[in-house]
Amino acid sequence: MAPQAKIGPSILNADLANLAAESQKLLDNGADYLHLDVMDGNFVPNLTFGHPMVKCLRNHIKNAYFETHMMVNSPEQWIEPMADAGVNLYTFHIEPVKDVCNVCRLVQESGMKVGLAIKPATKVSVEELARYMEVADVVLVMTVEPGFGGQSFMADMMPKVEWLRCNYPNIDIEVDGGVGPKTIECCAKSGANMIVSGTAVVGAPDQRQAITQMREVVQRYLK
Ligand SMILES: O=C(CO)[C@H](O)[C@H](O)COP(=O)(O)O
Ligand SMILES: [Fe+2]
Repeated sequence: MAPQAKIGPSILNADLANLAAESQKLLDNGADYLHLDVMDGNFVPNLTFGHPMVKCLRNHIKNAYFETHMMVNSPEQWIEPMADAGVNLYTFHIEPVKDVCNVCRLVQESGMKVGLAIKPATKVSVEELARYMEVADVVLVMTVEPGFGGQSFMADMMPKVEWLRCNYPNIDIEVDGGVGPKTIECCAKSGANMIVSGTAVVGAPDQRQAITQMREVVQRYLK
């Protein structure tokens, strides 16, 4: 199937004490999925939350599509708990992983889709990433160094997106970090179709307008 434009707000910089309400508001304003940033204080120099919180959120929000962005050193460790918490798409960084195909298999056997992420300073080239394209459902090209929301978008990551889109016209390509109404055109033009946007959407005076505008730009380039 041809890739669809999807906007997935990151709740990283939302009011985490009111996560269910913040998430529901984003969905009511047109979000296609929720992007949940899981950090272990090890792969990245920050800590967020784990599967207990995702499970609580799932109890409040039954139908939304949940992606967990696993910024962790041992993604294999959290597969079962995240599947049990109701996660739909389990996206992990391949940098610390020895056997990427095996982790993909475990994720898919647990009933989740699998996404493969690379950070800007990665040693993994997109050509290397291509080895896993047979098994991956989504590829995430980070456009900031992972760890914190609210950083500036790195336009110099776009050649990776362009290369992937050119070689894999039907794969889901996600971008994450510093993406918002001001940087969406660059992502869309390069071929990204799954757009993570945190600060720019959560803090927008009109969330619906920000989400709709970004989806329209992506749709325009997908045609
Ligand atoms: O993975 C992330 C950080 O590591 C976040 O998803 C990302 O930073 C989204 O937030 P923003 O749009 O504010 O950059
Ligand atoms: Fe993220």
